[in-house]
Amino acid sequence: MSKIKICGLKREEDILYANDLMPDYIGFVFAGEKRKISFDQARLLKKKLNKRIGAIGVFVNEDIDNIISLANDNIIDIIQLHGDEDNDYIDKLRSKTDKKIIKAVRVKDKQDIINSKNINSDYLLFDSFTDKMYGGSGVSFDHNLLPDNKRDFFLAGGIKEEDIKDIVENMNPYCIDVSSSVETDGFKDYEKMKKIVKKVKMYSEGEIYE
Ligand SMILES: O=C(O)c1ccccc1N[C@@H]1O[C@H](COP(=O)(O)O)[C@@H](O)[C@H]1O
Repeated sequence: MSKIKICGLKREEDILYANDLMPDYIGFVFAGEKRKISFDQARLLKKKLNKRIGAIGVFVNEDIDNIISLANDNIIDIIQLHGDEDNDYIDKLRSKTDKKIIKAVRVKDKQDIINSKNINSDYLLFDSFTDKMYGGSGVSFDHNLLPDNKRDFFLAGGIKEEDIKDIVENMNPYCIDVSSSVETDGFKDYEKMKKIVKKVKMYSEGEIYE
């Protein structure tokens, strides 16, 4: 049974799409270029988001005080660290908020998976490694590298609708995280979002989709 997160919502219509489709989580990205939104934009968008959908704030090496301010104002419900944050950073964050913390592991090779066992976050998020950007690349990685005894984890990295069956049935992540594959010309695409949300829900509930 896997949940679904649609990341990188930046327009009011993206929020309307989410409210209609009801993914378990959406992501507000506060880093990079393509999907970065300001704290004020996130505040406005969160007000319009259905309260049953969790808002995950995605950060890269962000000032901790900014994260705490967004968390205290309930603009974000969960914190996703997608940069070079270490256990000291996570401990500092934890001392200031009760919000759950996800740490992204950008997987280059098996050693990254081995090292991830020591990360002190509530969840791990496995994503692909790319040189040029921290995340949201649309590139996948070798899922054979994933650990056998995994704690609850998010799986990201170029996940497409046609990958969902295999991921739900064979990898069973806590949550499937998608962004690039549900966009057209850099914007979220309602029909693509609909197909992937429906597919995750149906396979997670053990129903046949096709
Ligand atoms: O989406 C971004 O622009 C982004 C920027 C900086 C860090 C993380 C980012 N997104 C995360 O990347 C994956 C989704 O990737 P994909 O586009 O499906 O390959 C997800 O975890 C986002 O939160």
